[in-house]
Amino acid sequence: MSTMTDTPTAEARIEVLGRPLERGDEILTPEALAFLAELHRRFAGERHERLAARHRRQYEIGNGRDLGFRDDTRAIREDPDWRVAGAGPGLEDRRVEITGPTDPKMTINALNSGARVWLADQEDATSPTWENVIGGQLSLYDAIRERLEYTSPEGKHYRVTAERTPTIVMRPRGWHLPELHLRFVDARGRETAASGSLVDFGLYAFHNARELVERGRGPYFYIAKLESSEEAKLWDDVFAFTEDALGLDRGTIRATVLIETLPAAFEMEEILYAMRDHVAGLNAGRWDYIFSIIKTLRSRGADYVLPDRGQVSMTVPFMRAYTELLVRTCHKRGAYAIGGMSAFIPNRRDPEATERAVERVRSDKHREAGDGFDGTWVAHPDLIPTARAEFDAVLGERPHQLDRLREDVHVIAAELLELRFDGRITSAGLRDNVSVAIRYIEAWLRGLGAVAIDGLMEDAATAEISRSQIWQWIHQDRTTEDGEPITRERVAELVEETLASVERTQGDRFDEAAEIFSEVATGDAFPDFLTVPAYRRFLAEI
Ligand SMILES: CC(=O)SCCNC(=O)CCNC(=O)[C@H](O)C(C)(C)COP(=O)(O)OP(=O)(O)OC[C@H]1O[C@@H](n2cnc3c(N)ncnc32)[C@H](O)[C@@H]1OP(=O)(O)O
Ligand SMILES: O=CC(=O)O
Ligand SMILES: [Mg+2]
Repeated sequence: MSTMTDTPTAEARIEVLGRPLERGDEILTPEALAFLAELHRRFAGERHERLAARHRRQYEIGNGRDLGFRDDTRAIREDPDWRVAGAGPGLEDRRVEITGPTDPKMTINALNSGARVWLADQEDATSPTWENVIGGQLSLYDAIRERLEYTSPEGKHYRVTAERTPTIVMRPRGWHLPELHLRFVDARGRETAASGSLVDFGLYAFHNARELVERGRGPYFYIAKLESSEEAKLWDDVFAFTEDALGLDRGTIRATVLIETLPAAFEMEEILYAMRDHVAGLNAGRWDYIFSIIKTLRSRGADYVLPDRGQVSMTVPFMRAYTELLVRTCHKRGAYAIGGMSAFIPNRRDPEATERAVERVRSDKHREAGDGFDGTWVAHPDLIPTARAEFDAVLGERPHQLDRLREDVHVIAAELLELRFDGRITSAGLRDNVSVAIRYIEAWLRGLGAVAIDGLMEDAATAEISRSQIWQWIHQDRTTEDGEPITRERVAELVEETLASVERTQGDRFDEAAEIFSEVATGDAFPDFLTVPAYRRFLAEI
């Protein structure tokens, strides 16, 4: 039934609520905002439907439904004939990809790093402050036009000097995050928060897609935290609309999809199919995958409780089944299989720690290259030679190993879901989870989305593992192997211990971090993502 408020009053639009930022008007131009409004008009409704579908599925899983390969899409899996678009220009050789946030210094360092690809991250490695969202777009805008320069507070000047810079693959936020500094108003005057995904993607594509094509590369994206092939189809529709709207040939946009949720592991082939005209490959996003396992199966009883985070390695059977299936699925369809991130990072001030980190990374990359991956991620420039050497040893001059079909791999659903292995929950693991999560959230609230903590790279995905383990251990009445019951009260003591052990400085955010941590790790309900309440409460000031 039509009412007054249903009556179209104006064109749909995006309103800017965030404060004006230096050079922000170069990104938030009237034309770019109109493009974002059109993206929201066409796709925001389907985004909400997809997020609701996630909740429906989680409700069913919580009530005992088992995940499995889908019956209704069997024909896609059994059709031997279809292939994906594959590499676009500049993506042919992806043996080493460096990842990192998009502030000017990291952008320049990544472009000078010698990696083949730079994952320009507005997602796990970026805290979505308004400054980071718009500042990241500005860094990319300038970098693509070869005019990005930066002087640090210490006076060190940065500019891109590499002869061959990595191909940029930008990673927008996942479907779950709103962008509260922008508001979508539809033609009937109804207001909703903008989508972080559509904002990050839309601004980058609008400003840079044609420029990138003219420079011989293209608008390339990593797509994060997908949970189904329907979500992949939504992205594919966004790509096709964008190509038409910006006058690009169909198929110019290329996506590499992270398989980093448990539900998506059962739909790898369907995801490739849904995006077949745009997809270049899949990536094994191990940290979010572990988080998703805990999240998805958190209430399913003792057999689904993981031990200490540090013991869930890539060689435990269910992680191995996931990566083997990923390589097999990709190569069957002509898609690149890209490996993940070892979290061990070097320390230029500590050669022994560096040596240990390099050894861990070496063995991780050795396994990936041997398994058939076509490339991999590193967190730090000093790890590039190690990763490159492992892939060079297997690939030689070839840009990939798509011909390694891995027909020896046969993964059944039970192998992805069998979580039992010889691991333990320890008091040290419990304490580390509390300490790392609080220290990470504190940095995130100050605008840092990736930090080094105790020799490991921590970002949104690794912090999610720490807090969701604690939630699960409390709710499943676990006791550490040394006899310590894991209760809310014990975790509250560890929060206090952490706050007493960190160096407090004027303006730090530890109190807010402890507050968010306690809510997302010890509350009755399990928030789907810690970043959602943290963002709404602390980063969305207008
Ligand atoms: C689960 C996932 O999604 S993984 C992907 C998301 N996570 C990431 O991308 C994390 C990427 N890595 C990083 O952000 C960083 O390496 C950190 C935060 C872990 C450590 O950074 P730092 O503490 O600055 O390390 P460190 O002091 O050793 O850095 C040495 C130099 O290398 C640079 N550097 C370090 N990592 C990177 C990187 N990933 N990209 C570009 N430059 C980098 C630093 O800027 C620094 O440069 P400078 O000498 O000009 O100051
Ligand atoms: O995004 C990568 C992951 O491991 O999570
Ligand atoms: Mg991730």
